[in-house]
Amino acid sequence: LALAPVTGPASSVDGFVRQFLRNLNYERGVPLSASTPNDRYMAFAMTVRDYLMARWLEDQKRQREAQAKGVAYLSAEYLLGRQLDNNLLATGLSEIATAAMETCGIDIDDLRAQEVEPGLGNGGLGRLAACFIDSLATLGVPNTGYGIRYEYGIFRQTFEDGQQVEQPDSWLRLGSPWEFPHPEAARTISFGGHTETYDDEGTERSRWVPAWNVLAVPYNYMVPGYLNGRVNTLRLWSAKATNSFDLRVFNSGDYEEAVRSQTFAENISKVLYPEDSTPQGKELRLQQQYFFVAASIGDFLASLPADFDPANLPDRIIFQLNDTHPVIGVPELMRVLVDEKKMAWEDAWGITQKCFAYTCHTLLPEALEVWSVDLLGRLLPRHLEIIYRINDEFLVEVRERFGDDEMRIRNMSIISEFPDRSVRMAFLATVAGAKVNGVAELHSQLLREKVLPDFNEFYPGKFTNVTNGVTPRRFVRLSNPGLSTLITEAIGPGWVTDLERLRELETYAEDTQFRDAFAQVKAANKRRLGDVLRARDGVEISDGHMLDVMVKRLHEYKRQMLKLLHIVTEYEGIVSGRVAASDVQPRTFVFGAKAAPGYVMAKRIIHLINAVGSVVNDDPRVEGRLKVLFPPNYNVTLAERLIPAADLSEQISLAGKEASGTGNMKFALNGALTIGTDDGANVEIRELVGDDNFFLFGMSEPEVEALWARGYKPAEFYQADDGLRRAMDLIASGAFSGGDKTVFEPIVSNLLYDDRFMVLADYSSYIAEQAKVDAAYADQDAWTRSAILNVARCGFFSSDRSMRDYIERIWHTPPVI
Ligand SMILES: CCc1ccc([C@H](C)CC(=O)N[C@@H]2O[C@H](CO)[C@@H](O)[C@H](O)[C@H]2O)cc1
Repeated sequence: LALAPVTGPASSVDGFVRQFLRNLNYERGVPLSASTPNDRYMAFAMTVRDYLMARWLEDQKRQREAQAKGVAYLSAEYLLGRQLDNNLLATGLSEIATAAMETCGIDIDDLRAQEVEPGLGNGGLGRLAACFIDSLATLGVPNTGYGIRYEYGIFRQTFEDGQQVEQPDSWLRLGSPWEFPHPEAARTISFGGHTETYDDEGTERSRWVPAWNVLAVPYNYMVPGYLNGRVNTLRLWSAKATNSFDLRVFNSGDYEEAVRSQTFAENISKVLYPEDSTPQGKELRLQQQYFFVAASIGDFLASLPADFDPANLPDRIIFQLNDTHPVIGVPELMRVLVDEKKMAWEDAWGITQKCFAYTCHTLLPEALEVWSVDLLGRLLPRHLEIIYRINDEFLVEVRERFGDDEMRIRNMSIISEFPDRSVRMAFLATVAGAKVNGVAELHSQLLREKVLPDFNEFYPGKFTNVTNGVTPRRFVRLSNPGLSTLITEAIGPGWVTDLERLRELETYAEDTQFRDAFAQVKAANKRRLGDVLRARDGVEISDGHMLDVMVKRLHEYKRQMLKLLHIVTEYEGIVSGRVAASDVQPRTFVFGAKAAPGYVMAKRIIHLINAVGSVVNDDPRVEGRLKVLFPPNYNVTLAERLIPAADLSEQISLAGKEASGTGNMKFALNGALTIGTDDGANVEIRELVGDDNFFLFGMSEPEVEALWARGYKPAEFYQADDGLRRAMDLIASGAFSGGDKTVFEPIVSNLLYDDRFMVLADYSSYIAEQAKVDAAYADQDAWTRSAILNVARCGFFSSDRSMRDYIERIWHTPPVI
């Protein structure tokens, strides 16, 4: 029976209205007159979905039939942001939808305000995953993003007396219109138990006898390409108990026991771990990692034809490991191929090494995950056996190549003996991965030379680089409509999918009219941000202020403390009378930052930023000159409003610590100038925009290493710099804590006697460069010209380009036409 292909509703105002009312009545079960804001939002979202559905079904069918090689992106985090506008943009129906809602007497902004963003990530890594799947859909590359459908995402941050308080993020409370549950495709995931060997017609084989199981239920989310009719899938797994309810126990009256297995099982996908650089080594975290990876690998293998020969797996799929979090997938694939598909170990290993690739996102040794063999052996006994064998065979090869160099053997072994016997997941990923890449040129160089030098020597050609990127759809086209219109009027609309076309704007930087229009857009974006912050947090943005913005996770290596010392220096200069307030360029300093709940120093720094802010904001001596804003709960939605309004982008990490950064790219593409160190992707931004259009300061990575090597004494810098000493002393004096010297003493003494990230060493260079920023900002026209050149020269930082690099250097998965 040839069924007619699914066609979407009519792409007309009428068609949209009809579909909307149909969803309101039939899906929400209410008439417009009795509908709630959430009813209207859900019905609207469903209508947008309906316009994408036909493409989704068509694309899935196309990908199934094409049997082309695809990418399975394995990530424990996806920081998606709100979906409504992005999906609407992809349909090209924004105008029709707006008009349709008007005819229903509905303001589309009210609908937008209803959407809760899925905060299924911590920061850079999670947002990068979201940008990457957007680009893969827009490039038409067959891809499934696999991850976890956390019931609670990244915590909601509130401030009480300036201190961070975490609130649970119940983002699913009102349901999500963008997800499609598929309980029929649930997979059973096992844990615990033991292994045993058995004779299989003369071949000794091993098998896993697990102790308990959970169900992994997939939820599909659309990932629409931009105006190309393509829709890929994001498949997030939710944990459910195999037998959710034990009636027998219930009838025995032990009600809690009856549902214990249910709660236990569902804990697995209950909440996102809010750490973004220091793993806590918690068992539940390993359960989460194995849960989604085993479900994803099983799901993909099940999608292949029954007679598919696993030897051809590398021609059909590449599993991209988004950091080490999914690397347990390596022994999992080996287990499936050897234990279940009864493949010979060597053949299975050959396949596995072609099917995985690993992206490292950090340089901090403490962020590299290690799992104790005790925990691994208890939770995943068969996988530990497989890891041991992978390591044994690897070390045989190392010995063959380097002889009995015990030190090197110990340094390269996947199993580390100290402090306790554990598995170094980054080493496992490097041994198993076909390719290993860093996320910016400097990062990849440091990976090769400092973090994994032995492996770089042992595996020539395995290490490569793919510099990060951001999607221009969300972070320019959607979040900065004013700038988008200006660009499109100047060079046409092609830039949205071909960002290097921005280069054509270079000539417009010399055009005074264009410069004026550009400056108007920035001013309008500031006013829009002002409206948002007034409604959201009851704070005002002052006109004529330079917006100096630092938004990223709170971490000592990112050096929010250096930014704070600049503010305190400016403040101290005025209140001490040494600097005339009238000589100070009016600035509003905006912070956005969440701290991992267990990261005490980070939370103290948040407290200090708010304490300094409330003193500065209430001090009439600096009124109109200095202002500090710290809107709570920085997330993707706030970023979309903040970044287009910014004048100055703070990228001030200690050189050699920030793997790449992606906020730096978003700011430059939205016409903010960067003050930054030569760290991560700042180096490539500066190379492209030119030294005249970038405020560089501080030590380079080799200079940091050299200072560290000769012994860094932060107190010497305190002694040597009057401005630094006065700023530190003001903090130590209790000036920002009602005279109480104890509150922020730990911060001051840490800087004076430890200062691992050399805040004091880079202070004077930073302050000097900030003075240049003030001078530059005084010439608004020159500043605007420089801002236009930043936009024009940063097309390289599109995640579309990043994806093309992954395809060319790592995946070899051409788009399916
Ligand atoms: C707790 C374990 C853990 C450890 C590391 C991580 C992430 C790798 C941290 C992270 O987000 N890294 C950031 O990744 C971005 C995308 O590549 C880079 O741009 C940032 O420089 C890097 O800090 C999350 C959780």
